[in-house]
Amino acid sequence: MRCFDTANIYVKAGDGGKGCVAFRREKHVPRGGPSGGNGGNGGNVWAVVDDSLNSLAAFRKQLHYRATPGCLGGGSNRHGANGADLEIRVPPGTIMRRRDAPEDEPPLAELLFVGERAVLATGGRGGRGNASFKTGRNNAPTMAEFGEEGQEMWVELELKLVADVGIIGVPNAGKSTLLSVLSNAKPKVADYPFTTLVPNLGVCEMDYRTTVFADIPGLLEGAHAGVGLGHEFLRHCQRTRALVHVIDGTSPDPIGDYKALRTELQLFNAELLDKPQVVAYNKIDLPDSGDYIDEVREFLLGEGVPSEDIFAVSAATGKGVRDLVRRTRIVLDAMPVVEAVRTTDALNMRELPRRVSSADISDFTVTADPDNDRRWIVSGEAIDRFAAMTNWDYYEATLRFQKVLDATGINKALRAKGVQEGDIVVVGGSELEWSEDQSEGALYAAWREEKLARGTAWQGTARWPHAV
Ligand SMILES: Nc1nc2c(ncn2[C@@H]2O[C@H](COP(=O)(O)OP(=O)(O)OP(=O)(O)O)[C@@H](O)[C@H]2O)c(=O)[nH]1
Ligand SMILES: [Mg+2]
Repeated sequence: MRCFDTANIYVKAGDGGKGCVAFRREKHVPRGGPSGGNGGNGGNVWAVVDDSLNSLAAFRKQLHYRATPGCLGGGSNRHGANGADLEIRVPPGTIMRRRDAPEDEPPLAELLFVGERAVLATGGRGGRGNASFKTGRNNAPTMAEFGEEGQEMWVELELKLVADVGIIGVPNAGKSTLLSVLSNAKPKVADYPFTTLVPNLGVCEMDYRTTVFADIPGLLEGAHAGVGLGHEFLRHCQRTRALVHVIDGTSPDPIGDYKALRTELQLFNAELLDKPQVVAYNKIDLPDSGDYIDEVREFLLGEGVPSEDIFAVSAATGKGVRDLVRRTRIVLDAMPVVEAVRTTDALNMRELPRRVSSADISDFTVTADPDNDRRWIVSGEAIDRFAAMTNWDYYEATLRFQKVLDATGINKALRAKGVQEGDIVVVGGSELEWSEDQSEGALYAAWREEKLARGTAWQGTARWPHAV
C-alpha cells in the first residue's frame, strides 16, 4: 500500500569560482612566474533523511534551493574557497527523480534511513588560474578560466508511505469516516456505497507513535473474482500488516456482512485471514445500531476473536476510536518489525560525475541555422561547457579555444557543411566569426578588435605578447 505525496523543487548547485591571472612580483626576481590561483568549486545540493518529517508539506512553501558558488581565485597562488553545500531534508521513503527524465531513467535517489544522503546536483569546478596553465613551452601563461556552472534541474519528489493498517468493510460501513477522525486525511465521505474508489492514506499520530492507515474501498461479494475493483482492493489489503474490520451497525444483517467479507478475503488469498485484525462495530451513535450489537459480539467471540479486539465505536462522533487505535498499535508492536525496502534502482550517488570529464569533447553536432544561412550552430555537452568556461578576455584562452576547434574536428565539420568567410558560428552561447585566415596574427588582431569594441579592461599587456 503506497501513498503518493509529491512535490517539485528546483535545485541549483554552486557555480565554480573564476580563475585568476597574476604574476609573482619580487624585488630580485625579474620574471616572477604565474601565480593566479584556481577558483573554488561550487557547493553541492544534497538530499538527507530527517525522520522527524513525515510529509513533503515543507516543499509547498519553498521551491528553490541553491548551494553557494565557489570564490574567485587570487594572486600568490591563493585558491578560492569552495562554496558551502546545501542540504535538503526529506522524510524517510522519499524518491527523487529528475523532472522530464525519460521513463527508463533510474531515480536520482531513494532515501529510507536516517544517515542516508545523496547528491542531487553537483557544484561546478572552479576555473583554473594561470599558474595551472604553466607548461614547459609556456612558462608565463596569461589566461584563466571561468568556473564551470553548477548543475541545475527540477526534481520531482515522491513520498512512499507504507500503510501499517488497512481499514476494510462492506460499502458504506464508515471506513472513510473512521480514517478521517483518526488521521490527518480528508477522504471523501458520502451516504452511498463505493464513495471510495482508490485507497486513501492517513497518518495517525497518537501517544508519540505514527501509524499509517489505509482506507480500502468497500469490498463486495465476488471481489475475489474481480467483481467491481475487487482484485485491486484485495491486493492493497495484502500489503498492509494488520486490518481494522469495520462493521456497519445499522446494517440489516451485520453478521452476514462480516462473514461475506471474510469469505472474500479467504477466496482471494487464505493468508489474508491470518492477518491480525481488530473489529470496529460502527455507528453506535445511531439507535438502530443497538439491534444486533450483543449478537455480533457473541458471534465474534465464537469465531475466536478475542474480546479485547472488539470495539463499539462511532466514527461520526469519535467515540471509542482512541481505544481502537491504541489496540491496533499494540497489535502492530507485537508483530516482527519489517525493514523498509528500496523499491527502485535509484542511483543514490555521493557525487554526480562532473560533466566536463564525463562527456567526450569530440561528440558534437553542426547544424545550419534554419533562419539564417550564414549562421551555424555547434553543440555538444563538452564543447558547450568548454566554451562557457573560456574567458575571452584573455587572448591565450581564445587561442586555446581555436586549437580545440581544430583538434576535435569541429572546424573540419564546419568546412564540410560549407561555412564561408564572415559567417557566424555559435558555440556554447558564444558567437564567433568564421575566418579562413587562422594564423595567429589574424586571430590576435580579431581578438584585440573585439576586446576594444567591448571596452573591457586591458589585462596582461605588460607581458604581451608572450611565448605561445
Ligand atoms: N451516524 C453515523 N454515521 C456514520 C458513522 N460512520 C459513517 N457514517 C455515515 O455513513 C455514510 C458512509 O460513510 P463512509 O465513511 O463514506 O463509508 P465507507 O465505508 O467509506 O463507504 P465506501 O467508501 O462507499 O465503501 C456517510 O454518510 C457517513 O456520514 C457513524 O459512526 N455514525
Ligand atoms: Mg469510503
